Amino acid sequence: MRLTRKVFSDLAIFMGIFGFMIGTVFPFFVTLLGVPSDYVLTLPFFIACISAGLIAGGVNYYLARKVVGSRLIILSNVGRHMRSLAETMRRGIHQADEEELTVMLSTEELCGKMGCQIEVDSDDEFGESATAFNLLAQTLSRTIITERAAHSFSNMLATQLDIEPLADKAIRKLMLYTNSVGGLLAVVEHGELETVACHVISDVHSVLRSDYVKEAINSGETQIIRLPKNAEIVLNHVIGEHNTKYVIVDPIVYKGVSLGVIVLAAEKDYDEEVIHRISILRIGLGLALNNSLTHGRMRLLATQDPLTGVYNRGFGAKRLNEEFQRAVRGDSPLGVILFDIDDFKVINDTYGHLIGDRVLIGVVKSVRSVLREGDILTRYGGEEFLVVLPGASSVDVAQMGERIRHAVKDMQLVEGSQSIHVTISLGGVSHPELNVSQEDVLIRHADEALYRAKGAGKDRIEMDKSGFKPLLNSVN
Ligand SMILES: Nc1nc2c(ncn2[C@@H]2O[C@H](COP(=O)(O)OP(=O)(O)OP(=O)(O)O)[C@@H](O)[C@H]2O)c(=O)[nH]1
Repeated sequence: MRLTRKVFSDLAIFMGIFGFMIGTVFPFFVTLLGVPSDYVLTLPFFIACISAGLIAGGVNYYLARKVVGSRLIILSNVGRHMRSLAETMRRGIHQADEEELTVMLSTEELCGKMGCQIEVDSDDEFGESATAFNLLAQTLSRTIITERAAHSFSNMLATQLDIEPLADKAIRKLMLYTNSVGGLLAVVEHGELETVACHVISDVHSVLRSDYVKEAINSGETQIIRLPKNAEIVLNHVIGEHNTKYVIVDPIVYKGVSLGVIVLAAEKDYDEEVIHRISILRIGLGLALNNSLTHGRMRLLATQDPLTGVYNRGFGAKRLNEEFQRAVRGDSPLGVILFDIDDFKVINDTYGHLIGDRVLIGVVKSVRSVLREGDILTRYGGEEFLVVLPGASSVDVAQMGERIRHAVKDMQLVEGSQSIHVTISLGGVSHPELNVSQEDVLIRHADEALYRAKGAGKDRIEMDKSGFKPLLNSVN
């Protein structure tokens, strides 16, 4: 029943009416108790009773206002605060830097910091209201934190294209936003899970081989593992030194396909909000990971020879140019070898093109086994390869050429009952013994030397005549 828009105004009116009615009825009530009506049904007695009723109503009103009003003030302040609370939080959280955001991820701290919790000091409806308000404020703050985390996460994803830095930053942020002590991110490559970023987790292989990971990948659904106490021993070697109790395995899905998996491990239970937060963050991660993987594949396509996996001619030429510039700048030698498989047409004609392809792959494998880190192998043409040897003088080039020649010659390639023998001819040159201003000239000289090696009977290395004079070639 409401008369006005204010509860205490209503109460004052009702108390007034109530006092007046009590005062009016009281003289008649007194006659029922045997008091002669001449005494009580008089105007002064009526006035006295009504006055007493109004005073009682007034006192009631005063007490109600004191007892209930003081509590209602809390709620009215809350009500006033409520309107600005969301805005205050939003501003506070958005202005927070990454470190402050980490602190805020503990809900209590956030609400403490923002002053958004009110004291619960009774078990009545007011206490319930205050509890409900605190819950509401907490939920609101957590939602805003998740939004802030998603914003920061998306910004990070937008700045990374290469898979490894992307995965590393993503897993660090995810650990931060979920209070995890360890985490890893693995992607599916050729049907196998490959780890691209890992923190704290020690035995990655055991983790990736676990049924939880398989289930997450196959079903596309989050797996939450609450480790029983006795499982600690089993997982101690798996999840580093921390006393891990909870593990989340989350598939990274893009267009219904599992691209990989996130594993996060924590000492405290992951609550629903954190699980929800991960599910939001991984949506953007799926898209970013897909872009990154596609970018990586495109780059491989643009730089790699699909058959042998070494650089293709275009990219090899670019790398040679870079190494040449570096050598000129650093005044250091640069060796170049061009080699070609001997009588490869005969191999193709005898065994077929598929075996010819296997020979090419085998030659690359053998050559790679003798190259040093930093040497660059490129498929220059059909069965012709370019080797760039940074820091190699003519003597080094000749020695490396011999090592390459022997590695190919010693290669064991068995086809059915026959073993295929492969030899190569090489032409080598080194800058600045051959002082050139452009790297193309090095290739031309190496090609001429290779031509001479072919003409001289194959299976040998010829060095550029204008550079290194004494030849090391020997035909064994
Ligand atoms: N199987 C296979 N064969 C290739 C590939 N690329 C080029 N070839 C073949 O390599 C052969 C090269 O033959 P030639 O240029 O006559 O050279 P060669 O037989 O090695 O003779 P020399 O260089 O004088 O020792 C050709 O038969 C090409 O078809 C490839 O990717 N796979």
